[in-house]
Amino acid sequence: MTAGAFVRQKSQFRDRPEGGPDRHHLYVALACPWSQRAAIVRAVTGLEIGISYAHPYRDERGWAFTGGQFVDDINGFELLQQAYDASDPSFEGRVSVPVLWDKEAGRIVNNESADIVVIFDEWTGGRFYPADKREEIDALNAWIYDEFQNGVYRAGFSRSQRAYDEAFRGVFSALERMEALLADRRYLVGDAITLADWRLLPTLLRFDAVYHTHFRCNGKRLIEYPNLLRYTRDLYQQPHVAETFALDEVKEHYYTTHDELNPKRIIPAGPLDLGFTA
Ligand SMILES: N[C@@H](CCC(=O)N[C@@H](CS)C(=O)NCC(=O)O)C(=O)O
Repeated sequence: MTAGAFVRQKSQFRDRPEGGPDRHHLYVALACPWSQRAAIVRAVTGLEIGISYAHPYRDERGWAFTGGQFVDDINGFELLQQAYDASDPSFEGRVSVPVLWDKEAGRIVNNESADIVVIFDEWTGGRFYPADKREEIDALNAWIYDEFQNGVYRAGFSRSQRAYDEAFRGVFSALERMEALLADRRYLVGDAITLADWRLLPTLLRFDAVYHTHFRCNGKRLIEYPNLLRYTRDLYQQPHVAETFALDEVKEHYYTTHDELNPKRIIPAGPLDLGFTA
């Protein structure tokens, strides 16, 4: 691995749920792209599962429920750390969102968005992850995550020029590849939306407002890719998707939480128009 490269910790809870959605609860922070994946699939499938939202600002104590719209009605936790402690008192990793919580067992079932979206899809009939398309969806997920979705983080958190340069190249080669793919198909796998699209969308929605600037992914903006912009707009305008995109929270989170990248915590005012509603 390149010196100075950012490495995301592995998700530590990867269980299958026991029982159905009514036994479970979802913890997210809408600022977080991996959380938004779960929030989108919950919204578009109409899944009936409770949800609690953490505040977008995260300090060294981790994600917090600070009051108002950011409360945990289920357990009354003030910090998401409490959910991790209740599940595994020896847990020493970073407290991440999203979290699928088992209310009956009083523990975290799963904290990996890639698993949670599949679970949600299964609970609602399996429309977005059909058996005959799984291989294609999984193959897309793999390079889109590595080069693009995690790539923007590797660019942003790299600690050497070389690590940054490598990540930057990956991000923009993935964007070119997606742009080409979308020249003759409406969605990644064809005419129907799949989990590959819902998993990707949160990164596209954040690209011009955050990753381009904050993470130095400034080769091009999303609005300069006609097919990707058309695609992002199409997905964004599907029923209930826009409700899961809290742009102010997204900007507040990134620009105020990462002091090493933005020590004065000034939140950029633009872009004035992201182009999602045209
Ligand atoms: N593999 C996880 C990654 C989740 C993740 O990294 N979430 C970030 C927020 S965007 C987080 O909670 N980070 C906590 C921290 O770094 O302290 C998933 O996709 O669910």
